[in-house]
Amino acid sequence: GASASICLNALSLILTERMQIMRDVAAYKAKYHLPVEDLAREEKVLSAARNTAHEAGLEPQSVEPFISALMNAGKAIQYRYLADGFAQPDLSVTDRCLDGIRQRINELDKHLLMMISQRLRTGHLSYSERAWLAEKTASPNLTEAEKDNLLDTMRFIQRAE
Ligand SMILES: C=C(O[C@@H]1C=C(C(=O)O)C=C[C@H]1O)C(=O)O
Repeated sequence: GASASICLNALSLILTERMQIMRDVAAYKAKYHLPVEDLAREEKVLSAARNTAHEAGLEPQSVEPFISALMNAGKAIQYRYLADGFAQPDLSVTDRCLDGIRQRINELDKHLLMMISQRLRTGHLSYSERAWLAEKTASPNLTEAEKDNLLDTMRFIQRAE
């Protein structure tokens, strides 16, 4: 129905923004000589996701593979930016501080899980919806394999009974 496709569209926009914002994260880390991987931050992202899942009526454990996939893709995207020296003129360079970027990531993750919960009220994602999401969701430096992994783990998410 209409509301399902609105959710799906929002989902793809939020996913796309989360992947695209990795350019800003990578630029910040390059400037201040910080490592891409920050395990303390990843722990916070995971625990915030479990809390949001609980509030949104999702099975908290079922969101973990999806959140891990998001972070693995996020790190891979950053490594590629660092490796190519930000050569692609795909987005304007921003000079946001990491705290501000991470606040936006927190919001995106919350909205993602709320949209997924909303969408799952009317049943599981169909194969054609998955294909639609794969086609719509795009970011520089995101590989097809990473996108597949994101969508596969998204389909693993379950509503709480
Ligand atoms: C995005 C960041 O880089 C990495 C990816 C993360 C993510 O996708 O949420 C979290 C921590 C880092 O390992 C970050 O440091 O905030």
